[in-house]
Amino acid sequence: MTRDEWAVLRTQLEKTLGQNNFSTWIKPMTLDCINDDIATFHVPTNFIGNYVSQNFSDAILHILKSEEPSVRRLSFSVPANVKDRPAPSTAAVTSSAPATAAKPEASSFVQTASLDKRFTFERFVVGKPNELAHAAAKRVGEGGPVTFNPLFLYGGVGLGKTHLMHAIAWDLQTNRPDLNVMYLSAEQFMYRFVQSLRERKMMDFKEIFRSVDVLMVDDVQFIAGKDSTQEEFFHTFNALVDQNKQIIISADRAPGEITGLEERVKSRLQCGLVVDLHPTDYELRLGILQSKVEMQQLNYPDLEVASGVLEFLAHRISTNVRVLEGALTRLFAFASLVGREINMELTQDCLADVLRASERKITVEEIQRRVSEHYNIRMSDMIGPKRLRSYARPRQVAMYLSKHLTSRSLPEIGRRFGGRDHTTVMHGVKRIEELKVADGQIAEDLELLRRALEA
Ligand SMILES: Nc1ncnc2c1ncn2[C@@H]1O[C@H](COP(=O)(O)OP(=O)(O)OP(=O)(O)O)[C@@H](O)[C@H]1O
Repeated sequence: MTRDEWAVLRTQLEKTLGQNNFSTWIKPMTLDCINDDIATFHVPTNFIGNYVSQNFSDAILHILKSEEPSVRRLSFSVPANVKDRPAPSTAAVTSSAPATAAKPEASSFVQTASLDKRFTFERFVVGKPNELAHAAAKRVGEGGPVTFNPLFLYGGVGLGKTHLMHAIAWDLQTNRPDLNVMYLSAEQFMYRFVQSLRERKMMDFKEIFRSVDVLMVDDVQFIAGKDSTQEEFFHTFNALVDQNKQIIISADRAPGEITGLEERVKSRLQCGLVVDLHPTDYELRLGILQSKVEMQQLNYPDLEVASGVLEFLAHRISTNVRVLEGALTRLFAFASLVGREINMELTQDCLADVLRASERKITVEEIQRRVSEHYNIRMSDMIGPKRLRSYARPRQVAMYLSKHLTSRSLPEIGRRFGGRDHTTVMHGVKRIEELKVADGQIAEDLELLRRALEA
């Protein structure tokens, strides 16, 4: 069939579908080719292809078959030279509908090209620091009624935010193949927004983002300080929430702590469930290492890990799981190359730089916990407003240790002590410096606490 013949045929669709539908959806498509039983159309955007595939496949097939009885399936693709292709790392969706159209599996619009196959719930090791985030993510992955919107996941570098987001998308694909799920980073969101502005395709942009059922935006802190992107994000967010569509967001900090984010955006982000991925503890690191060893052994079935090595790594390597994973990969590759077993000696040789670099970093929270335990007060009193000497002194000790054992600035320390001003921290630190000289008990406490924290 030639394109001209298609042009004649499609006028029949105008009658069937009505003028509005025809000019919005059918007119922008061109017939590319018919091969075997598949008719391929070029469409200007993935959104149009998806919409046509979901809504008009039957009508198009019916008309095509009158001239080409062999056609049983339709395929829609955005040609490579079309300018409004999505950002490079996002999926370009070619949505194909079989003759029996309306099957959800065939017409769902799940952007998965940038999803990592390894990032599933099965491969996510759960421990105390991440159990809440995991449970919330699992719930959203079931695809039931929207209960918390947005789900906001935050935590430090390499603690599994992206892993959980991808895992949700994979589960949704299985549990709810009828849903349009879009996963992208905040950077990609901005890229697509700017591109649409430049090419005057904002209508397409809005249509695409407002037609998804589940929107997942990773690393949202990226749009801080980028005013017009934030503005568009805010509108997209509101439009989706109004339609009761699920939104999942990740960031490296809690919404309230992201500077450069407008207040209205912050408050929107806080109105669902905000969950924190805490730094990993020893048990979780060990669990993750054990699970990653099993993965490595698929590639290196002959390599065993001597006892004590994983415990050593879990103890010595920082909370960032990415570093932990990298260390293990290196260990297996090294052992296989030199034909040695993975024991303590090989570990020390092979990972000397990693071990040096990840000398344990002490956090303000850890200091607060230790000091509270030492003086037998509650964490809430350590951080809270009470000025009683029995709380104020331990608080000052914790401030002093935070100043000396972490690289946090005074304002940062103040924020972690219930939002206190940096001058209060400065005063606390000075007071303890004085007492350290004058009061033997304080000097002894400080020494004990320092040793416990550095252990
Ligand atoms: N609990 C876990 N179980 C198994 N693997 C994990 C876990 N947490 C993190 N990882 C792994 O650690 C690596 C880093 O995780 P991920 O990319 O999800 O971190 P992130 O929090 O998104 O980091 P960033 O802040 O850099 O974006 C990934 O390979 C991921 O699979």
